[in-house]
Amino acid sequence: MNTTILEIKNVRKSFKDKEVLKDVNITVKKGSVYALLGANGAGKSTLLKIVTGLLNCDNGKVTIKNIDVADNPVLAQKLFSFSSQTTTVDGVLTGYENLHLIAKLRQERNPRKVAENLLDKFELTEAKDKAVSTYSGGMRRRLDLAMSLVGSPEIIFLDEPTTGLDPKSRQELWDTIKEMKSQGKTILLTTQYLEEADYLADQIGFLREGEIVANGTPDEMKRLAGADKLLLVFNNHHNTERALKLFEFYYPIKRADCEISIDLDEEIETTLTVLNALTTEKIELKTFKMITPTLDDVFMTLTKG
Ligand SMILES: Nc1ncnc2c1ncn2[C@@H]1O[C@H](COP(=O)(O)OP(=O)(O)OP(=O)(O)O)[C@@H](O)[C@H]1O
Repeated sequence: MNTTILEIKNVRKSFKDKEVLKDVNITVKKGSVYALLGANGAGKSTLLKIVTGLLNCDNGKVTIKNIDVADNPVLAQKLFSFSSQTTTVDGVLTGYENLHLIAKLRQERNPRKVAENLLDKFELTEAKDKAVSTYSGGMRRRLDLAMSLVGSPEIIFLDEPTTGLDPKSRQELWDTIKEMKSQGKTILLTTQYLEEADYLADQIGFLREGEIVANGTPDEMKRLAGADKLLLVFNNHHNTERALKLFEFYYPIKRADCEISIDLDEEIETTLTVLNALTTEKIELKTFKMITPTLDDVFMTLTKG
């Protein structure tokens, strides 16, 4: 897993005078899962379009197995598949017909067998003769993933593969992605969910306003987001402001109008100290709870500087 399969070097892209990607550098190792994490509009899809040769960058280059994607698009395209946000499956055709068609287009020697095998692998055999328009969101996404495996690409690009899926379908898709990895595939996916990146990725790159502001393993990213937090909810602004001042020492974060959070490095001790201090100072609390870091917390940590 130490060979580099994908290298994104100094990539910049602007649309008119809006700079969407600012000197992005990413290295992906063969056989690993890389998650590009970022909020709406961070530049994830733009980067994927550049990486897959659908869009030219203004500066920098992308190589897959040392093949320059912009210079040798045909050669590079043989090495990857790209599953974009809008599923590429045809709703009028059945699951089998979709896969068979793609297998024929990608000049598989035995398209029928390829389609049957993939339907089996992605647990779609029962529904194979039904029109895809009758499939659930999760089934469509699974079919989409199955299609991305036709032609045995070495690297698979997935743009927000689980956005819009219910928790059960999301878990199923995660399992499928893990299985693809266990079979030696390299996967680069984009996501807005910290939880998804945590579960699937070996490496995470945090893209904010077109810049990779942090990257590392999921554990490294979580450490960056801080420990679990204590969320304090107050009845009014006055009490919120008093608490902010009282707990200055803990660097509290104001999360909403009457809500603040405090990092819990020494979980029980800090919680008791904070609650005792609120009682002593007669600052009335509406409620409190423990929360684990979210994507928002990573953002806040990163923007705190
Ligand atoms: N063709 C285009 N012309 C002008 N601006 C564009 C174009 N494509 C994207 N943008 C802008 O670039 C920025 C990044 O968009 P992009 O779709 O890459 O973000 P994203 O991280 O994929 O977001 P999302 O999760 O919403 O898909 C946005 O501000 C978007 O409006």
